[in-house]
Amino acid sequence: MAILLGSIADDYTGASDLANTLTKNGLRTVQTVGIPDPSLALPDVDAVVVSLKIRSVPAPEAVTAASSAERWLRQRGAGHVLYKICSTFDSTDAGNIGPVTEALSEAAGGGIVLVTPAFPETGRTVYLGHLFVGGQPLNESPLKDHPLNPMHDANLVRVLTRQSHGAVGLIDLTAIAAGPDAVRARLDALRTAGVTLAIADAIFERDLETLGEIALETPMSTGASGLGLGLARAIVRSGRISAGGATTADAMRPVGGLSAIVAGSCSKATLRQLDVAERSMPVLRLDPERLLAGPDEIAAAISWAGDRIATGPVVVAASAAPETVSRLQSLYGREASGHAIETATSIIAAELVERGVKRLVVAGGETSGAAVDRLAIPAFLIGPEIAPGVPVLRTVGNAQGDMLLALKSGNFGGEDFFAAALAMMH
Ligand SMILES: Nc1ncnc2c1ncn2[C@@H]1O[C@H](COP(=O)(O)OP(=O)(O)O)[C@@H](O)[C@H]1O
Ligand SMILES: O=C(O)[C@@H](O)C(=O)COP(=O)(O)O
Repeated sequence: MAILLGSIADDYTGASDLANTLTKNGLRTVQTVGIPDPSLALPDVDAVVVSLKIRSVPAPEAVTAASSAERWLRQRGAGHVLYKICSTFDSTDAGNIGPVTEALSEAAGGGIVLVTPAFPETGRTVYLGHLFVGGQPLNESPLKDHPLNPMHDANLVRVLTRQSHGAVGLIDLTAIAAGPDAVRARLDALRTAGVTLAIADAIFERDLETLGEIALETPMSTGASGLGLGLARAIVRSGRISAGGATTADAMRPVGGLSAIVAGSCSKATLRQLDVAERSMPVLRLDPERLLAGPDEIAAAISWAGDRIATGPVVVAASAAPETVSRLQSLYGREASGHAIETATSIIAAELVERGVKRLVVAGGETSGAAVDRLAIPAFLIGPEIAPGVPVLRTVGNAQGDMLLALKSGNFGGEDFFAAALAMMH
């Protein structure tokens, strides 16, 4: 069956967030981890989200991986490809939103690309090109302290200009509120002015419905789950969805086994969720300096978890507050410390699975990518939503047998997220 929508996500939590949104808005969706092996049997779906781990890698590497995924999706019939980025526009002046968007656009024949990270359900809105996270401009939000890509500018036209070759313009809310024809007219004007990337404002879902309709008239777009919602609703309105195929119920057959939570996100929401989890589950706070010093801290964590896990879920967390993160980074470097901690948390996750964990929650985008890669999980079916942007996932074609996972974006979920997730995973 040809797919109606293809997507390439720049991290794995982002992929599950988008897959959740597409599912909720009427598209049967599967999430693959990279380009799947041809032998992997995927269900009949309307949309495929290819998860890549390319948010924080050098731009040429991100472009190569995304371009291969785009070719694979087009071969499967995708008429439109959404490059799924973070709703907080996580990137640096080196990329990777600009370089990947420009490469995918060129592969699709050029033209102007709609770009919007708006995701109103989680409080991400864009007005006059400025991104707000809840009530705060991006540069005043907790994203200013992100361990890998601290965000210091809320003006996305400026942010994207710094990481792109082409000219960046703005489709403002006035045009969007006036409806599709006004947006088409604005796009034509920008095109005539030589603009190739257009940041689009969006505050309400109706803005994203308009943008989804327009984006679908082009070969590709770049955005977060809000644009996914707009595209999914436009596809459903077009009447091209057939009955049958994978459902969220298919993802929910119980898997049994033990359960655990591994956290590497240092986001404000995750730090709070860990504090709350401490009231009801054993939580091990890893010592990041010891993690970087050698394997002893990993071995100690596995032994700690092994002593407790048979009687209930355990939490192992590298997460730390911004001051602690900065101190570690000044000693070891930002990328080196981030990478070493991701490796450590992924080893711990894999060892826990070896010891019988079948239900696993991972907090953090990069952290989830490293853990899922180490577990070599090929793909996921999408189950019900735990919190906006976070579904229950069921593995497809997993060598260790079926597992349930939740990959939580750092900033997503209420303060009782971990208990809420496990309560939905049986
Ligand atoms: N204590 C710590 N000090 C420094 N870096 C850390 C610490 N704990 C985790 N990290 C790193 O911070 C990064 C968090 O990114 P990520 O997992 O994507 O979380 P989020 O979803 O919150 O962005 C990862 O690279 C992780 O390894
Ligand atoms: O769009 C979003 O906010 C999320 O889907 C996402 O990509 C978050 O990234 P992480 O916080 O790094 O998981």
